[in-house]
Amino acid sequence: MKESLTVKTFDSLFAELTDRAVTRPEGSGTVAALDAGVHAQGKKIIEEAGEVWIAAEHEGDEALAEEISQLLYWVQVLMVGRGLTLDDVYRHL
Ligand SMILES: N=c1c2ncn([C@@H]3O[C@H](COP(=O)(O)OP(=O)(O)OP(=O)(O)O)[C@@H](O)[C@H]3O)c2ncn1[C@@H]1O[C@H](COP(=O)(O)O)[C@@H](O)[C@H]1O
Repeated sequence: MKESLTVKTFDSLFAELTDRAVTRPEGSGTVAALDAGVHAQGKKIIEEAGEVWIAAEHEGDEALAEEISQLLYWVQVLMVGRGLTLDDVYRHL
C-alpha cells in the first residue's frame, strides 16, 4: 500500500477510488486497474487473497496487515468497476 500522511479507512479509500473513476487522473493505478476489467481485477483479488493466507501462516503481523490492505484495495476496485456502493455490501453484514 502506498504511504500516506493521513489515516485512511475502508470508507475513505472507497470514496477516493470512486473519485478516481470519475476524474480519471493521469498516472492513476486505479484508473488502469478499472480499465483492465473485471477478469484482471478478479485475478488480482485471488492473488492478494493467496498472499494474505501465506502471510497469516508464515509472516509477521505487519506483513499480514499490508497484504490485507492490498486485498481490500482490489476488492474495492472490483466494486467500483461493477458500480456497487458500500451500502450494497453493508446491508449483507
Ligand atoms: N491502497 C492502495 C493499494 N493497495 C494496493 N495497491 C496496488 O496493488 C498492487 C499490489 O500488487 P502486488 O502485491 O503485486 O505488489 P507490486 O507493488 O505490484 O509488486 P510486487 O508484489 O511484485 O513486489 C500494486 O500495483 C499497488 O499499487 C494499491 N494502489 C493504490 N492504493 C491507494 O489507492 C488510492 C488511489 O491510488 P492511485 O489510483 O494509484 O492514485 C491511493 O490512496 C493509494 O494509496
